[in-house]
Amino acid sequence: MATNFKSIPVIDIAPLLAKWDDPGMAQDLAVGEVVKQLDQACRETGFFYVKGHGVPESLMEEVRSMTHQFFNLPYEEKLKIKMTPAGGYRGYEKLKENITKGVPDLLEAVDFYKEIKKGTYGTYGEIMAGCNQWPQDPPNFKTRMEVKIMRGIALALGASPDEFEGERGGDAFWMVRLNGYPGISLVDGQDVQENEIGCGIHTDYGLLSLINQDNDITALEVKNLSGEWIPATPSPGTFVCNIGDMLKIWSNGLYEATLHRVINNSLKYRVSVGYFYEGNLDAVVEPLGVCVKKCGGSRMNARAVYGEHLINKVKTNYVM
Ligand SMILES: N=C(N)NCCCC[C@H](N)C(=O)O
Ligand SMILES: O=C(O)CCC(=O)C(=O)O
Ligand SMILES: [Fe+2]
Repeated sequence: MATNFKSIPVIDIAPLLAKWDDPGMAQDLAVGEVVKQLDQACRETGFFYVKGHGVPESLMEEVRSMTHQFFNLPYEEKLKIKMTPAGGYRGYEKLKENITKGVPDLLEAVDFYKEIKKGTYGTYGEIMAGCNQWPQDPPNFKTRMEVKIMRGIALALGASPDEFEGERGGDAFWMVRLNGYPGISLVDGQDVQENEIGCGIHTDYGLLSLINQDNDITALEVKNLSGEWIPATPSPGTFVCNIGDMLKIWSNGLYEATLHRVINNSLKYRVSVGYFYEGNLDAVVEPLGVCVKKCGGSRMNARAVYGEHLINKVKTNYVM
């Protein structure tokens, strides 16, 4: 249950990374301390910063800078990797092409998902199948991003109990999204309203999201229980981590998928790169027995198949 948090906690996960494949990890005191902090953050805030994740700030910075370079290209160049439903919703979407609760978002983005073939994962596979469209420019895009994907997933797995492997998340339908938010005065040469929304209020869809954001602009905001917007001020070298809808269900509501939004009120263009660690496309998501027990036997009334949830979202998210 989200609380009236006023700030977002920082968690140093280094002990967890050092011991993640050690059979004795559950007995390790330092790991226990990290797990306690994660549990508290997931319950109270649904958002936290992670440091000690092993990804050098220089690599995080390089990924952001390549993202700036890509969005800085002429529109025609970006259209070469245009997203289409037929291509499995992968590729470039222009400003205001993505919709949140009926309102177009003031952002452009490039979406990548785990690559799957038609004929796998039944009907979900029909809709989400496809190959990612990697930009030609800047060069090395694919290798740079893949390093990040792998590390992001390893990190998220390290932070999750092994219940989320195998048929739940062992074959995760991960997603990577590059987000670009024009600063005020940058949209179509016209002034943008101060409070125009970069990305509308939403929760993320899956297990765990990791956001690598520009260091110089505060734009991501997180809603607490009494409705205040708490800024996720950039903290260099950290990822902002948050819980998605599926983890809320699996945890029987113990962990919160916290509402958030993005408003770029600065003059500068802002980018963020999101690594979304999701469930398997065909994962059936229901409260875990152990979490129901923790809630004194009361079970939240929710059930989902991750692929269905995702497809409902993508089908209503685009004007195309
Ligand atoms: N893949 C993820 N999680 N992206 C989150 C984007 C949320 C905004 C989207 N228009 C929506 O309304 O869901
Ligand atoms: O740009 C950000 O900081 C967050 C973007 C976001 O919430 C998302 O892509 O789901
Ligand atoms: Fe989000």
